[in-house]
Amino acid sequence: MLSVGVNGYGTIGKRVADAVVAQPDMELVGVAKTRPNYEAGRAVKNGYPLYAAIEERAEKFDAADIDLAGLVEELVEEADVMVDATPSGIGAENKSLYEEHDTPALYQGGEDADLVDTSFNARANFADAAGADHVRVVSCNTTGLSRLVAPLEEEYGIEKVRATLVRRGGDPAQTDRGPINDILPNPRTIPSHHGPDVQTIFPDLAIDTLGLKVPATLMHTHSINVSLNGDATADEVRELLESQSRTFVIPEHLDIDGAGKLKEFALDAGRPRGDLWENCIWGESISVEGDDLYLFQAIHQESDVVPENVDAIRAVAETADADESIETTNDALGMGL
Ligand SMILES: NC(=O)C1=CN([C@@H]2O[C@H](COP(=O)(O)OP(=O)(O)OC[C@H]3O[C@@H](n4cnc5c(N)ncnc54)[C@H](O)[C@@H]3O)[C@@H](O)[C@H]2O)C=CC1
Ligand SMILES: O=C(OP(=O)(O)O)[C@H](O)COP(=O)(O)O
Repeated sequence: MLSVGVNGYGTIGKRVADAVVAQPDMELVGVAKTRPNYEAGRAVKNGYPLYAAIEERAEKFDAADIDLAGLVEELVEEADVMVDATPSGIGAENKSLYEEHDTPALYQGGEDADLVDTSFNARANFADAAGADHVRVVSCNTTGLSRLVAPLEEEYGIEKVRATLVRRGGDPAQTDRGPINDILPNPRTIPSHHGPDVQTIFPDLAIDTLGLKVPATLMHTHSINVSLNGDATADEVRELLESQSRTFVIPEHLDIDGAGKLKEFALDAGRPRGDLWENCIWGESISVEGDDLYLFQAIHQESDVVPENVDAIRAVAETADADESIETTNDALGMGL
């Protein structure tokens, strides 16, 4: 059994913790939090050993009657692999903590690529993380783009990707985010950071990305154009994407017109928290004009990186190859809609 600790128990951390618990070959040795909020209380109710991420704040947990198992240093010492899911920039501050205990660590997409030995997407470059000490699971948007690029590159070759990312302003619980009533080019500079980030996974890929932010919390939406090298029809591309385990081609008859119905669909399917771990690609949008492929996909920012973190744990621990790990993760989570 692989012993896994999670430092930073927010949107991503709590989902990764639950996903680790679901795996047949992993044990969650604990989670670390800075403060005794509703998520900390739930962790304890779930039976997850809770560690204080900041020693000076440990007494706040006592005051809130929330039992602590210890300090984060003890968690790092006990874990075979740590998953750092703290806010952007904090992961970099935590790197020395993991090094002191000689514990390999995964970081999230908010950290810089040069913090780590390799950036990671299970479908595209699992093997690059074998035995690495520091690995970054790329962001939700980069994960969504990488899952699309990998099969297209293998099947046809790609001349260029152009992607416009309509980004949710914040997650549902992020009450301090916006915009509330605006449509923001974000970043205003072009290309956005997403293209270079995809190149941390596909160094030779030609890709330009543009970003916007809108008053929505549910999901991101990507408008994609891929200029392919090989001949393709829309039906062939659709079949290819349907054959991938983490791209869900939304059948037309479901009559799903946006992120709201997608979330409802996930809740009806019994998905935890209404999570959609897969890229959700509108079937009727898949079109080919000459060498150009076009499509729309929705990306559930809170959850698409979760199976990727689980796979990255096995990659650094070298306990499975890509296919074995992806299959185990998918089966344990209940992937498939
Ligand atoms: N929310 C999203 O849509 C996605 C986020 N990411 C990335 O995942 C990382 C985490 O993001 P979220 O889960 O959204 O953030 P979050 O704010 O929901 O959760 C972070 C948690 O870490 C805690 N924390 C803060 N300082 C800490 C410290 N020093 N030690 C331990 N815990 C600490 C916070 O209290 C919070 O519970 C970031 O790098 C972000 O860019 C990646 C993909 C999607
Ligand atoms: O990494 C993300 O988005 P990004 O790839 O658009 O930077 C996550 O959705 C978090 O984005 P945020 O920085 O808007 O919280």
